Amino acid sequence: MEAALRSVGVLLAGGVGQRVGHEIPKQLIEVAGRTILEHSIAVFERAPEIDEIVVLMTPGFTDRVKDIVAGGGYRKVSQIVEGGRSRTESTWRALRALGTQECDVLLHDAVRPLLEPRIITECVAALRTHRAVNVAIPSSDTVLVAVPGPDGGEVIGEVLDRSRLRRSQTPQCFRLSVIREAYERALADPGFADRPATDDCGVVLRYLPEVPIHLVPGSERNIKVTHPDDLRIAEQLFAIRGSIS
Ligand SMILES: Nc1ccn([C@@H]2O[C@H](COP(=O)(O)OP(=O)(O)OP(=O)(O)O)[C@@H](O)[C@H]2O)c(=O)n1
Ligand SMILES: C[C@](O)(CO)[C@H](O)COP(=O)(O)O
Repeated sequence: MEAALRSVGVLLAGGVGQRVGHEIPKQLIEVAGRTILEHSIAVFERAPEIDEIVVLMTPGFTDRVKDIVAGGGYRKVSQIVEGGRSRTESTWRALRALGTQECDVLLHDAVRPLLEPRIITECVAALRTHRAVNVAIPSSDTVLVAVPGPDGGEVIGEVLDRSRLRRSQTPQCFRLSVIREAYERALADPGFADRPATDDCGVVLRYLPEVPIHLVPGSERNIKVTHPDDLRIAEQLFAIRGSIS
């Protein structure tokens, strides 16, 4: 087992929230009395395993983050950086902002405000023995592959073996040198832009396939606020959590 490195939580909040469709980025919408972003900052701030937090924010909204950080007294936030045009661009900007000194990086969707402290604990512990770690939960639905049908619609092409399927969540966690190397290879590949990755583990799997990505159990409650209904679901999940704690 390797000695513990500095652990940095990176909150990816550089998106615009087109699918939620509000005038402001969805991470600035209030749920259960705080912005979604502040809930996520607070989880990492309170985690004893986390030494530092870096926030990637939608261009034009970094002052809002400064206000949230000052108002909440979040002392671990060391940098607020403008995000890029895609999630992967925001990750790359975060990696550049971190420099080259080795550390452990936990890349988290800021729009997963219900992250449980247990998951951070298990991810940081797993990084003692693994260089790449993801958080995932089993699929309770049967998952199929849709293909174009004969009449213009879609038909089922394949039903996948559910026992092997997992739904990927965040944080996705890496030794800094590993995720940096994967991104350097991706950015040197002209094909990366045509087939962008939807998460950071996808970049490591594609460009550093020799690095195993260890899985830590996620949680059904660690939802990603993606569509308008998710705002109401998140509100209710916070209420349930409040009523049992
Ligand atoms: N350029 C981007 C795009 C996304 N993200 C972040 O990645 C996480 C997951 O992305 P998603 O849910 O797709 O957020 P948006 O891109 O904002 O949503 P949409 O696709 O509906 O616009 C979010 O916390 C989002 O802020 C980011 O940091 N930089
Ligand atoms: C990273 C992620 O949350 C894992 O499930 C997901 O891939 C992000 O997708 P999005 O389309 O950027 O929301």
